[in-house]
Amino acid sequence: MGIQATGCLNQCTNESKPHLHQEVKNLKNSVETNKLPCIEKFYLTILSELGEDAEREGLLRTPLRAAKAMQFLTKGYKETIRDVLNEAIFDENHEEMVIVKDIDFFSLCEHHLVPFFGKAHVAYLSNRKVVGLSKIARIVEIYSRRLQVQEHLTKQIAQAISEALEPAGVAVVMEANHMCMVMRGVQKINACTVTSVMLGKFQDDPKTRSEFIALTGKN
Ligand SMILES: Nc1nc2c(ncn2[C@@H]2O[C@H](COP(=O)(O)OP(=O)(O)OP(=O)(O)O)[C@@H](O)[C@H]2O)c(=O)[nH]1
Ligand SMILES: [Zn+2]
Repeated sequence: MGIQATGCLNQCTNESKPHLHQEVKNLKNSVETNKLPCIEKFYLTILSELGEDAEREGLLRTPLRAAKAMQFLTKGYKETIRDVLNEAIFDENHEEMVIVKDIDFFSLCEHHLVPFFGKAHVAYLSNRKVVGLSKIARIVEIYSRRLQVQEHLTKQIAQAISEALEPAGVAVVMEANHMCMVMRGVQKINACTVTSVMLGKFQDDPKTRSEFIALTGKN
């Protein structure tokens, strides 16, 4: 039932009917609320299986809090690029590089469900279409608020911008610390992972790539 409802919601994006948008939003919220007790129940089981007394005062509301937190940390599944870019793309006589750097992001590693976080640097070479700057950060947010590996996250952001703006090129560099490598496993506190995706002129033209690297201050 939940799966059917979500499928239907994703298709329902008719912009000429704002009331429909509101109904879709309400429905999305109710789908999310309905799943909360189920996630809460699983967290209760986890606490018990860890040997905790789930009835003790400090833990009484923990399963519910944890369920809400997990829903927030994965809220990107319920958001689409279309929702975010809604009317924020405009024609501008600008065919230069636009860079938004040092965008903080927080994600969850899909292998261990623990956080990885850092900064994203995003650039595109405008081909007359430009986008509201905050929307670049919102695109980063949509994909990072899911279970991810850093390489895939970087690629998804680059592809989304490429499809939405049809620019002459897109560059995305992400640097992150993975808590699964810090708090457990190999326990390397200072290891930083850098991933990059270069599309169009950023890939084909070394001068463009160098300009991007110089402007972000990352060597
Ligand atoms: N490529 C890539 N690997 C990741 C990312 N996040 C976590 N990993 C790695 O996923 C791998 C999972 O390896 P496994 O051997 O299946 O799991 P594990 O036994 O917990 O591995 P260790 O972390 O080495 O203890 C580890 O090497 C992690 O460092 C990511 O974003 N990208
Ligand atoms: Zn991990």
